[in-house]
Amino acid sequence: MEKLLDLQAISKNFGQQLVLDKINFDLIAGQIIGLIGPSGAGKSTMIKTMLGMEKADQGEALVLGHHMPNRYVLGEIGYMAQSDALYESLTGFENLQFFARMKGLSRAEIPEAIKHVSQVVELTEHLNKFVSGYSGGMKRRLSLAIALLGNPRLLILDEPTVGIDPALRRQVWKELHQLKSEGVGILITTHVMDEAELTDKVGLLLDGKMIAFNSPIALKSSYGVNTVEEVFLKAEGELE
Ligand SMILES: Nc1ncnc2c1ncn2[C@@H]1O[C@H](COP(=O)(O)OP(=O)(O)OP(=O)(O)O)[C@@H](O)[C@H]1O
Repeated sequence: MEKLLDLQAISKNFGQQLVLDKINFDLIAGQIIGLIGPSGAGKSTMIKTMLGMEKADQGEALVLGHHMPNRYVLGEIGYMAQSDALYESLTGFENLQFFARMKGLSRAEIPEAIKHVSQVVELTEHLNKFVSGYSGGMKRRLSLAIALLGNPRLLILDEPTVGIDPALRRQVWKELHQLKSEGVGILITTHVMDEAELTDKVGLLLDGKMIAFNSPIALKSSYGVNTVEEVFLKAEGELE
């Protein structure tokens, strides 16, 4: 099975602080992996390092078999950062159009692609409003819609469901599972433990160490608990 993401013994320091400590991680096509861990554990740094936005001090990270940054790979993945990078003075539609062109979608493909991703995040009615007038949750939804544009093989989503209400969150997960069934690989960070239950595998990051990396069922059984939330709490408690 092709590894869409392959991290081998990645370490990263910020000054004296060791933020990632020999992280091993991989993700294959059709797999959804959740990355969980307390605030400051290193989740965003891990993502930025694999994407080449931060430089690893040690180890190797491959995305679709390439070192990042790589232009070809950027066209094949959908990345949603933790903070929204949107054009506030443009409408939602214009943002989607801009990023669709950036991703190389043809003029003919763009309207249908925008229609689809807008429906997934329920923004269709708000597409003609300026993003400056969007709520925080609407901006998250627009960022997610942008990440979904262009049929990416790999989605990397950093807290995509923050500020999204439960009904829409459910719809987003339905879409993620649909994409999974089409062979898309998905890495998602979340603070919502119910979401972690919906993944194939969970990576538990604590103080820059991947202290567990397994299916929700296997994790719950090895920690002797009933929910991923309890795994998280127990793991945190044990190491304190
Ligand atoms: N550019 C930077 N310079 C210095 N320190 C940084 C930088 N980016 C992150 N850090 C530090 O690295 C650690 C990990 O941060 P990171 O953002 O990866 O955590 P996280 O797990 O994503 O947290 P959260 O769940 O709150 O988003 C934190 O202690 C943070 O202060």
